[in-house]
Amino acid sequence: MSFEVHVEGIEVPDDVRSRLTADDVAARLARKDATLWGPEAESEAAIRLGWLDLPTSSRSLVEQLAQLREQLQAEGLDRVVLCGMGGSSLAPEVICRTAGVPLVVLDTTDPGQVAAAMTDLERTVVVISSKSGGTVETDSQRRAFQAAFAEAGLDEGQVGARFVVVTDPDSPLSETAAAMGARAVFLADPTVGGRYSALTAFGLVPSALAGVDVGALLDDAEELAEQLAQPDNPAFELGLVLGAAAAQGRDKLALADTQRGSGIEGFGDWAEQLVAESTGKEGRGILPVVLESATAPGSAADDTLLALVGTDAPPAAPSLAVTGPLGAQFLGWEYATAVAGRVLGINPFDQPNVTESKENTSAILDAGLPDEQPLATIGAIEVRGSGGVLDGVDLSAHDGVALALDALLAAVPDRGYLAVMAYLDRLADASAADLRSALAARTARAVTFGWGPRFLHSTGQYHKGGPQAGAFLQVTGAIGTDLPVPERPFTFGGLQAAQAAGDRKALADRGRPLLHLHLTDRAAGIGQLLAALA
Ligand SMILES: O=P(O)(O)OC[C@H]1O[C@](O)(CO)[C@@H](O)[C@@H]1O
Repeated sequence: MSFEVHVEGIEVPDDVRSRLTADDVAARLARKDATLWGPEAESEAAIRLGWLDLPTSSRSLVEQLAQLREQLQAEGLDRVVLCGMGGSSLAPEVICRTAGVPLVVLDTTDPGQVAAAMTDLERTVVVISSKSGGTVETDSQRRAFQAAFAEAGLDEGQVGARFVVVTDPDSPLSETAAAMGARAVFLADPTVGGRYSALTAFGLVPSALAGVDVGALLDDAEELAEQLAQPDNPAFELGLVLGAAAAQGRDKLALADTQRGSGIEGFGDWAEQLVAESTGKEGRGILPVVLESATAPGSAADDTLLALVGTDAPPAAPSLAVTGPLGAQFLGWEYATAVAGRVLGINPFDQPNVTESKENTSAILDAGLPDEQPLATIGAIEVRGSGGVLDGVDLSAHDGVALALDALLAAVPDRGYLAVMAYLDRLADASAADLRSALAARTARAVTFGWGPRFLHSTGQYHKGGPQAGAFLQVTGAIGTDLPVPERPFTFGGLQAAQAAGDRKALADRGRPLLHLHLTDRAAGIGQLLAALA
């Protein structure tokens, strides 16, 4: 089924449609006109529109990757680990999940999760993906794998041969790759930003090495690319609807996969980054809310537009349904996000507030963690700083955890949202994700869930740059065995804690309500939280 958008119950105002049509936005976007988002965005847009050409310009990778995969398989290297954050890992994750092909994605600093990825080394090849080449998470993971291969007895040349690197030309990582003798280095198109990079080497290299037919993804995208200059193309309609709905107050976009239709899996996590980082700025934006299913709590709130991927039947209005194969979905949503940016009057290609938490993290790594004493310890949960949320709450009551969560829910502003941010192991502590629906069932407001530090490269931009209407639940957890980051003055556990503290500071500096809960025993603490919400 081709890329189609079915809209139910959302009207694009005539003036918006006629303005964009009169301005010839569809054709100008298709021919990469960098002036579409205003003079301030022009210089960035001029170097960020290469994604429109990818269905053809990425073709040369297909054969090259097939050969590399064959070589790796012949050497018994059939387990692919991808280290990369945000746009450098979310696309391959959804590509491989959809194709049913195993790919280990490491986009965390959680010591337990990093250690768990460093198994089966005798058959492992590691893809290190970073556009900038300076992302601390990815750099730390690369160092850990290099050391682990060396410890397993591989010599320097053999260690290098276990790495495939994807980065921009001239990045620090391209130099590191040469120095370590990486088996292959793919220099990605520098005119494509991270979250628009699904069909560049960032999306294709790990996916192809894991065994996906990436040529088919490009074929599917190409079919849509041919329509993008026409004003009646479906991706243009999607962008108009997203932008117009947000401008009318439906500025939460609830995303759910459906097993009917295309069978695309995990698309919401990729789209979340695209939409949140692209639109959440200057006090405006669209907040993506990734749902467990089309009927999960939060799908029908009065400030929410429900979008289903993989069906042509939108459920109860207002909602939309988007059909089409994965390659076309990537291109269609990228194009739609750029159009929505035009409707909302923002630059969809920068991420001005992401650096803030990164800078706080480095400062904390240099100066040490702030000394924060728990306000109370209830079972396996330490209740820590709260920006005033807990004033007057009796934490010594037998249901102190429930009272604290109630107080946080009460602090969510009208038309605001609650963001759950879990700096935990998304495999071993997977049940923490159930907190989203449990909390959403208790409020009429949107509730999002993100694994830290991954969300810092996604909704993290919206939290800081979007409307200041969020309340925040940060969950951190005790570390079993910490892991050193080779040749760096910190451990993974220290980095993870500094990232959490850095983000707390960024939110506290904005006066946002934030409840920090630290789990002294992760499984018990998650169980206690879910029980408090039951
Ligand atoms: O590929 P890099 O440079 O490591 O960056 C990873 C991610 O971090 C961000 O730059 C900022 O959060 C994302 O846009 C990007 O996808």
